[in-house]
Amino acid sequence: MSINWFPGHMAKARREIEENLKKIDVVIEILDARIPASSHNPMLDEVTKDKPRVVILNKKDMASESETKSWISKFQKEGKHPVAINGRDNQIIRKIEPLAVEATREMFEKMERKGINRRAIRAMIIGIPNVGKSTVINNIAKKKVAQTGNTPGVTKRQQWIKAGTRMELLDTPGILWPKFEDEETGKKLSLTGAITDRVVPLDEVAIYGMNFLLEHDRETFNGFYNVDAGPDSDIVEIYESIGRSRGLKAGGNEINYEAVTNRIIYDIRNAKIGRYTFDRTVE
Ligand SMILES: Nc1nc2c(ncn2[C@@H]2O[C@H](COP(=O)(O)OP(=O)(O)OP(=O)(O)O)[C@@H](O)[C@H]2O)c(=O)[nH]1
Repeated sequence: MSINWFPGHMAKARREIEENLKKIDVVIEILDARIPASSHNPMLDEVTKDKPRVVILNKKDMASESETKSWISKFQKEGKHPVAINGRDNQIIRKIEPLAVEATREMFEKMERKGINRRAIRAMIIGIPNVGKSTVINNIAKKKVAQTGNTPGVTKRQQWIKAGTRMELLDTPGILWPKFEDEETGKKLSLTGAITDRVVPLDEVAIYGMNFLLEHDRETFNGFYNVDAGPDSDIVEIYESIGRSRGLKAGGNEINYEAVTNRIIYDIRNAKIGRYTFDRTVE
């Protein structure tokens, strides 16, 4: 389900997150491991201020392993308690809980010094659409609780889910809007499926993805589509080669360019060609 993020929606989503922040000790921000920068909305830093943070790089199975390592060490240096996971894996709570304990240690120690009894760590999952918030919540709860495609503004009675041995998790995630800081960010958000509507023209998204692959992993790209694209190849020529090799014809011998665009986006979005990270730690 797509959400059109108008200023009113954004303000409401922000208010809902601010309201929930009062109930929790730690924010668990979910990012897409393929775009750790582009899937972060800086508004979160503004509203959470010094609240401890665990950062989940989800969909690690679709991202470059070496890039994920670089992102983890960058976030560690920033004191953000990161972990890379596949939200569908078993026992992800065993990876997340120790980080929440670590992130809130100082706060609980302070409370204990004041004579306040230790209680469960309260956490909430926050992220932009499609990063895997519901998958992670359902996986931790071992049942379906969070509706996929939750719409901000739809009030729902919230419940705490027991998460591991020391944590409680709100069953509804905080939904942030995808932030289009620039055109390239928009293309990356579209390429990974964070936005599926045609906010950014799809042919631009496909060409962006294709150029990224040709620059970083040309041989794999050529092998996958059975084409021979070189540094000087013309985009139309590559499109036509892919159209021919995949049989994407419009009728007669004409190439169906739209079908080629859709195919490239589908293949990249679903990591059919390979595992890629589109945001680099050092640009
Ligand atoms: N390959 C892979 N797919 C995942 C992973 N986590 C979630 N997904 C898939 O990504 C898609 C989006 O996951 P959701 O859990 O619906 O994401 P969400 O953040 O709740 O999305 P919204 O409801 O739109 O806000 C689903 O098709 C999931 O099955 C992962 O770690 N790896």
